Amino acid sequence: MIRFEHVSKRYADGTTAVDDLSFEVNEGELVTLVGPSGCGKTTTMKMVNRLIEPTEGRIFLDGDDISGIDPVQLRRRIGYVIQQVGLFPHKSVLDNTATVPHLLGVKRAKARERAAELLDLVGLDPKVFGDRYPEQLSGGQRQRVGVARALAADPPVLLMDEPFGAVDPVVREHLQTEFLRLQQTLNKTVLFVTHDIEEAVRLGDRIAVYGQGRIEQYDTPPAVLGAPATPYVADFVGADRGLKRLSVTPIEEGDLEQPPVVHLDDPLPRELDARWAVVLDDDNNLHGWLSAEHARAGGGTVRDQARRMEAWLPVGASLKQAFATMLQHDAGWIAVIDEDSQGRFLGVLTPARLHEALRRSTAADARDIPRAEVELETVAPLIT
Ligand SMILES: Nc1ncnc2c1ncn2[C@@H]1O[C@H](COP(=O)(O)OP(=O)(O)OP(=O)(O)O)[C@@H](O)[C@H]1O
Repeated sequence: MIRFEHVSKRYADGTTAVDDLSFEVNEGELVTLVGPSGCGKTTTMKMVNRLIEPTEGRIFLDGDDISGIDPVQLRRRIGYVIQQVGLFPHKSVLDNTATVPHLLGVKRAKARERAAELLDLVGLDPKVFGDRYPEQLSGGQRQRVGVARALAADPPVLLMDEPFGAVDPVVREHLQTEFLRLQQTLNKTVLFVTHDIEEAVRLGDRIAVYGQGRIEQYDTPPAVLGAPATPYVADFVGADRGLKRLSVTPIEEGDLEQPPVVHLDDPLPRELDARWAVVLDDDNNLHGWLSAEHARAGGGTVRDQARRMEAWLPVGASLKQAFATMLQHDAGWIAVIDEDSQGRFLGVLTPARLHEALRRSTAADARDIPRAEVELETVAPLIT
């Protein structure tokens, strides 16, 4: 969708802002550009909507060389969100959002109707906020209006330059979550500039890690965190990259252990093969668990002695969520279900399996193979 071919930008004073950049952003992909101040992220972005012209190389949008497209026409295809939102102070929130469609010839009433829908989409009730002026909004609310306005003309591409940079960390995380949710339905092609590696990892389908004017690594968040391409990237992503990886590594079915399973209406087994068993209902959905102790103590059916299971997650949730769930419920394992098939039980994740999943995914990313194909060297226990 967006393709850079050997693009450089040199200023008259000799500064090379961007140096021989080649990369591609696929349709519907959210790519974060991350790196320290002055490394060329903003320059890269502004070359896409021709606010800056490259000195060398070519940029393609949907196959068209953008140097041949009239900048005004080009910008209609590209939404632009910046940190200092740049709302018109004398226009209401609704009119700010409706500006671009109105300029593009949409009738005012229609444009305002669409603007109201968009405000709703970004979490601002148009009835409450529509008639306010920008100065009557909080920083986070202003950013939301900025996003709504950029979406107003329904452009296939969004450029976002530190859009959540000016708000406090709590609001920022909230805006990130909402934007991810929005992106799931909108599927825009997004270039997102940030200097915050946490934000880059959280939002990006892929991350471009910038050194001085160059991309040092362009890969998925788990790959960048698990196998930094250079010492510079390793340093930039931080010494806690193993922990960061937990949040971008999903639980896969192959990570799970299969414990003994009993059904609700089974007679209570006197002996279990383990200290506990998972209890399922007639549809093989998760109900709870049964301890060996309770099984021995009672008579009747499993139903009489089963405990409800609070510590569970859908497959695909992150290993970080799995770890948090274990800690929250003080549980030695969590159940994993398939939400797509009404909660069918798939297996359990233990701390040992979680560690193994993390090691396996790191090795898989480093070797570019599926996680299930990785043969792990066993970690010998310290105490046997
Ligand atoms: N008009 C200009 N003339 C000379 N140098 C410039 C000009 N505009 C930008 N630069 C330089 O180009 C380099 C890249 O700037 P750019 O704004 O792309 O960085 P950035 O990665 O977005 O930084 P930040 O995170 O601080 O916004 C910087 O060294 C900057 O000083």
